Amino acid sequence: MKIAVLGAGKMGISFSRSFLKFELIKPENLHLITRRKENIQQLEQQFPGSKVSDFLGVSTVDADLIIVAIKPQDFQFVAENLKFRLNESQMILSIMAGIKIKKIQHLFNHKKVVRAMPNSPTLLGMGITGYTAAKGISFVDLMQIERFLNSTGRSVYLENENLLDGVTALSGSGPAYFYYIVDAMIKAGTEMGIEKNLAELFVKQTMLGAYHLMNTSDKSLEELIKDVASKGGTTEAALQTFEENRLKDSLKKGILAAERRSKDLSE
Ligand SMILES: NC(=O)C1=CN([C@@H]2O[C@H](COP(=O)(O)OP(=O)(O)OC[C@H]3O[C@@H](n4cnc5c(N)ncnc54)[C@H](O)[C@@H]3O)[C@@H](O)[C@H]2O)C=CC1
Ligand SMILES: O=C(O)[C@@H]1CCC=N1
Repeated sequence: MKIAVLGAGKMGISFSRSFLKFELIKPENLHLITRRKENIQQLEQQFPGSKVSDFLGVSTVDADLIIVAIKPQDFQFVAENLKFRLNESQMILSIMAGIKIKKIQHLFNHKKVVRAMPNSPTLLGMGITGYTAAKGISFVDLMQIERFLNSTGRSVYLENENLLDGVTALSGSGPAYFYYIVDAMIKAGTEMGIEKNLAELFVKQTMLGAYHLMNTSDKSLEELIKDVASKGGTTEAALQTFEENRLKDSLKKGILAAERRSKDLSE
């Protein structure tokens, strides 16, 4: 299997690293395509043995799978300025947020398209990816793609492409929501006079411990909250303030805004 990665940014690089780490491909079967010629040398050092080209200078791509890891906003330019030909048997795997399979097929004039939405923990092999495929893609082809996706974490096939907007809003963007909450907690810690590095330790270990408790417990989230919040105690005081400020509603609204943005990106 030969793979080309169009867009050697954060996600393109973490996918490439996973494939190499789990020996799903040999370095010589990886071809990275970057926007700028100036990046070629650095990428060649990062990926010894792999091929690196710049987008406007590449006239042939000898790959079974081409991963499109550019920003959705750059897609139109890329589709209109492709200097290499896609042959019928090549598979396109797009991880661009929002851009629908139909649009990718149309702009690339190519049928074999799989669309996936990973998230940033793919870098550690701890990501989760939702994916779906154009009609007519064989089960064998899909399983091969899933094998690659699984080297970056877990993956879930979705029959309905529209659900990918929700997956984007939930798990694609999700790590950022988590960091946002962690950041607010750390800032509260420093405001209460706890040194920043200590506040970070308290918060990160709390998140880690709470995550494992949630993941191993038979209790519902409501029950787990009740276990912490003593009647008339400190947690109750915090939760009451969150409720008064409609924090849960606000978080939900934000996630639905991300879903809407994903839907808009294809237009
Ligand atoms: N960052 C994240 O957590 C996630 C990102 N995604 C999707 O992955 C895609 C990439 O995102 P990131 O890696 O975060 O962005 P990034 O900005 O780090 O990477 C995009 C790369 O594409 C390159 N590029 C742009 N035009 C190009 C061209 N004509 N030829 C070759 N390369 C070109 C840019 O130079 C950049 O290196 C986006 O479509 C995004 O929606 C999906 C899930 C999670
Ligand atoms: O924010 C974005 O548009 C991309 C998609 C999911 C995570 N990052």
